Amino acid sequence: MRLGVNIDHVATIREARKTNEPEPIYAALLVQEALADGITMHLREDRRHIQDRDVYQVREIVKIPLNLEMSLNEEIVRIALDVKPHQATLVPENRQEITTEGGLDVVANSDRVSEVIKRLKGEGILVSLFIDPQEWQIEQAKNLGADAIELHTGNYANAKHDMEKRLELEKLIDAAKYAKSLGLHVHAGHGLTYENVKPVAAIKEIEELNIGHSIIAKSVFVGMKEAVSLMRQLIHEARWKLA
Ligand SMILES: CC(=O)[C@@H](O)[C@H](O)COP(=O)(O)O
Ligand SMILES: NCC(=O)COP(=O)(O)O
Repeated sequence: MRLGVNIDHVATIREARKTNEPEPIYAALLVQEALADGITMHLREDRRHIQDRDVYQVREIVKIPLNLEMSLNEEIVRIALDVKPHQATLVPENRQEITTEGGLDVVANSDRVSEVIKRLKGEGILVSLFIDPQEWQIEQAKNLGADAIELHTGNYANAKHDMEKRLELEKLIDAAKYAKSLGLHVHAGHGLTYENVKPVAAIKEIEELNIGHSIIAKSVFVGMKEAVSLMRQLIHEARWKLA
């Protein structure tokens, strides 16, 4: 299983003072040294954390794959076509949101999603769609030509009671199986932490986890390389049981 480390919230600290530290490029190099499999960055339309220059720097300097999270906004699409990340993950964006609140509705936005997928793939960029674990969204993702889906794990992560968490985990398990049966690559992310990651990492159809906020929070106390190593260890332990 691959671990993509989302470094958005390194930039959150920098943007709190609109200054020049901590720099995401430095975090990305430490993440690479810690043997993570990729870097994930979300270039939001409001630039609340990651800035355009951060994306260009990481794409140019870091060797491990860059997964650029992006909305369907034309300005952002054009930047993605210029940066040429290894992968683009299409996500919904609402200005007032604190963080991503749900999956992209690829059924309601089929025409625009199809157009953006064609343009990104035309530049050799792999395309993943960040969607809720719902069969009709998964089926449409396949129909639209996505290479992968990223299952939104927010409902699982935010579940307050064990029964609710179990139900949300079952949805993820079923969704991963269905997506795999359609030939999609299956990723997952949002709200995963050191406490809740293992049951999701144990879903064998899932190839990649994208985790950010929890790793950056841990890194404040133990350092970036240790925070990444601890998460990699938990994922390895969960997958080992599958072997
Ligand atoms: C799509 C997703 O779940 C996250 O990767 C996204 O980046 C969350 O947005 P913030 O990083 O701004 O919280
Ligand atoms: N797509 C999920 C991601 O990149 C990181 O989300 P989070 O761990 O910061 O919630």
